[in-house]
Amino acid sequence: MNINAQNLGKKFRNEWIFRKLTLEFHAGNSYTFTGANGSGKSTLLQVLSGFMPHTEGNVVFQEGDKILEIDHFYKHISITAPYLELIEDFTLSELLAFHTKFKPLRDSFTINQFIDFIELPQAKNKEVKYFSSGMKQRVKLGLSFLSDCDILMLDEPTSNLDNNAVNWYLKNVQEYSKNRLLFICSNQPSEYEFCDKVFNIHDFKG
Ligand SMILES: Nc1ncnc2c1ncn2[C@@H]1O[C@H](COP(=O)(O)OP(=O)(O)OP(=O)(O)O)[C@@H](O)[C@H]1O
Repeated sequence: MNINAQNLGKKFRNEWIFRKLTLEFHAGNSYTFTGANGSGKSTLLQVLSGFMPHTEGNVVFQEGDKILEIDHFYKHISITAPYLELIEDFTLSELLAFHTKFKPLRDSFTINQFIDFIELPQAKNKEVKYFSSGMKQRVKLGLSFLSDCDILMLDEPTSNLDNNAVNWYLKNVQEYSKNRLLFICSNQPSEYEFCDKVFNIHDFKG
């Protein structure tokens, strides 16, 4: 899967968040967007994913010779972001059973194997609303790493993680982004120092 952004721009009211962004993103590569708080990293990720409409330009998802309709982009993407909530009333097992109905796990991972992978076996039957913020982040990252899709979008991936969990993230993000397209939004070099390309959103202010 490749993504081409052509003259892409997003405006909220009278403010251009980014403009004239023309870039190609290729499967098997990793891309990071950096920039100050409020500069537009999350907005760009949501526009690239098709979840948020752009104001001008174009985003094209290409699989071989096939161009995908924007309404189908979501099937290929898994997003981890602070603004995306987990279903709090489910236990971890229930959440995973629900999630995998829509996005199956890759490599024939079972729900129990997933729970071992995110290192939360003691929380299997605990409701998500009682999870700490770091536990929730592990669940979100695990869903991105292990969902069977081509594109990973990680917005502030190590927020709320302790040192052990950051190391867990660093090991798995490199392992599970192989042959996929990886996007990271971050201001912490340790989160993205392995990335192939790093862009600053301030370079796309028109
Ligand atoms: N729905 C919206 N309506 C109006 N303005 C918005 C909307 N969403 C975001 N913005 C504005 O767009 C700008 C970019 O926000 P965005 O969340 O993309 O920044 P960011 O670089 O991800 O920030 P941070 O590093 O703090 O997460 C901000 O000025 C924000 O207030």
